[in-house]
Amino acid sequence: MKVLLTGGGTGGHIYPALALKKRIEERYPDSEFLYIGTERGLESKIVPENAVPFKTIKVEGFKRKLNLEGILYNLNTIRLFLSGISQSKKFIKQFAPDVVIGTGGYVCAPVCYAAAKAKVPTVIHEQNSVAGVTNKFLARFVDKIAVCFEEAVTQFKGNEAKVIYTGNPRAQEVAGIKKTPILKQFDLNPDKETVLIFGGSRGAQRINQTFIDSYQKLSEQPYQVVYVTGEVHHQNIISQLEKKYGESMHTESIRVVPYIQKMPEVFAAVSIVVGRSGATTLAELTSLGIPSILIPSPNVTEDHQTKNALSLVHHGAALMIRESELSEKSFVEEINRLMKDEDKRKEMADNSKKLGKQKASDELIEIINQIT
Ligand SMILES: CC(=O)N[C@H]1[C@@H](OP(=O)(O)OP(=O)(O)OC[C@H]2O[C@@H](n3ccc(=O)[nH]c3=O)[C@H](O)[C@@H]2O)O[C@H](CO)[C@@H](O)[C@@H]1O
Repeated sequence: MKVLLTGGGTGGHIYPALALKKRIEERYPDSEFLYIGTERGLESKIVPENAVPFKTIKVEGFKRKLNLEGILYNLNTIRLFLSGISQSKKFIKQFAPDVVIGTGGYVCAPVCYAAAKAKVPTVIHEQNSVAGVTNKFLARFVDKIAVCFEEAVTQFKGNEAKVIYTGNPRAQEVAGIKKTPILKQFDLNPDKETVLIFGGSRGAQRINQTFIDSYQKLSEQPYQVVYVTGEVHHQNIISQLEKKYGESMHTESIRVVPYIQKMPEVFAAVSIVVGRSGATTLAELTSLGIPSILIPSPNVTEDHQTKNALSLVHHGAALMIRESELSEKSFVEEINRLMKDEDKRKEMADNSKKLGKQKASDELIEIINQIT
C-alpha cells in the first residue's frame, strides 16, 4: 500500500500520523510512505528523525484579525494555498498514493484538497473535541472523517455520514507501555514519586513563568520533578532560573529539559502529569491511565483545549486549573494536594484508563481498506 501522510505545525498533529504509519507497516510490511509538511513546522524535525521520506510545501494559516495587515497577510495565505495545491499535485502524481491521510494543521488543506480533486481516496483525522478550521474546510471534499471525541461527531454539518469515531492512533501505539527505569536518564531515582510538567509539544510561556516562580517551593517537596520547557524556550528559562536562584537552582530533585523524545515511556514512569490539554497528549494519558492536572491553553480555536480537558475532568480522570486562575500558589497547592493523596491518584488513574480508546489505528486501516 502507498500512503501519503500530511499534518503538522505541532506534535499533536504529527505523532498520530506516525503512529498510524507504524501500524500500517506492521500489518502491511511492503507499504511505502511519503509525508508532506512544511519547513517551519515541528514535522521538519520529527518526521526525518523517524526516517520517513519527507517533502515540504510552503503554506501559512489565516490571521483572524482583519486590519489592513491581516488582510494583506491573508491574501498571501490564499496565494500560498493555491501554489501549495500545485506543488501537492506534483508530489501526488510522482508518488501515486493509494490513499492520503491528513491529521490536521493548515498544511493538510492544499494536500488533501489536491488529493481529493485527483480522485485519490482521502481521510482526515480530527484529534480535538472541537473540529479545526482546516478539517471543517476539507470535510466536503474528502471521503472519510475520523474523530477522537464523541462531541466531534456532529460538527461536520452536511457531511455527518462521512464521520467515524476511531480515537487517536497514538493511543494504540502507546497502549501497553510499562513502567521502566527511564527516569535514570535524567539522573533521577526511578523508584521515587515524580511529577512531569510540560506545556504541549512547543512549550507554554505562561506555565514556564509559573514554574520559574514556583521553583523554590517545588524543590522543597518530597517528590521529584521533570520539567519540559519546549525546545525554543529552554535557554531562556535556564538563564532566568540562574538569575533568580543562583547556585541554589541546582537541586537533587528537579530536572529542566528542552524536549523529551520518549514521552510515552516517561508518562508511564511518573505519578502524575501536569500540563496543557492538547488532544494527542490526552489520548496518550488515557491510553496509559495516568492522572493529570490540566491547564488548557486559552489561545486555541474555540477554546478547544478547555473542552478537551473537561471531557476528562467530567469523568474524574483529571483536575483542571484555568489559566486565568494559574499562580505560583494554585500551581504548587494543586500538585501537592494530588501528590499527598494516593487513593485519589489511583481512582483518577482508573478513570483515565476507562476513557482510553486503544484500537484507533486498526479502525483507520479498516476505513482505508473500505475506500481503496
Ligand atoms: C497550541 C496548539 O495549537 N496546540 C494544539 C496542538 O498541541 P500540541 O502539539 O501541543 O499537541 P498535543 O498536546 O496534543 O500533543 C503533543 C505531542 O507531543 C509529544 N511531546 C510533547 C513534548 C515533548 O517534550 N515530547 C513529546 O514527545 C506528546 O507526547 C504528544 O504526542 O495540537 C493538538 C492536537 O491537535 C491540539 O489539541 C492543541 O490544542
